[in-house]
Amino acid sequence: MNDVYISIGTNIGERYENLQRAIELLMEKDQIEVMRISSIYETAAVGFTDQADFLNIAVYIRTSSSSCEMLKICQSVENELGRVREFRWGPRIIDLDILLYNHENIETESLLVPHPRMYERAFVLVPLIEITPTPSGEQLQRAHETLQQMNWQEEGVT
Ligand SMILES: Nc1nc2nc(S)n(CCO)c2c(=O)[nH]1
Repeated sequence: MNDVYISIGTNIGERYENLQRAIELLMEKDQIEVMRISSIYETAAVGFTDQADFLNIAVYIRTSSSSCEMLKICQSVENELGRVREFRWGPRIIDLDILLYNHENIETESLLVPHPRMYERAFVLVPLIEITPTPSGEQLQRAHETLQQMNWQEEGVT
């Protein structure tokens, strides 16, 4: 079995329902067991800031799927919820990003794991740390430095 951490975000439509539906679709997969789900955090958009606030969570799953199969599953969930990719940093009904796959480093044309921007994004780190059993000292230090740089004020909605 593989330990996989996924970041899920949404800033279009019925955001809470989008998150719930995405988790339901993951749970429906025989090869996936959803182990932990973080609190829901409402955060201002980063990157392209002229868009609605996001709701973000992190999810820990155990799966027999390969990383490539997990990518396809995440894309199928996005398609099922009607994701339309208008432009790269734009608004989205749902977005699933694989953050971690075991302790592996994966670099293919379609998949980079650990997610290349995860340590720069408080909206990823805070939910992830909430559900990570025992983050290493280095992970905590890097996350702490990121949050300090961003003057992170938790606006989480639990
Ligand atoms: N707060 C926040 N800002 C974001 N900017 C982008 S792009 N995204 C989409 C994920 O890359 C987000 C997000 O999920 N949350």
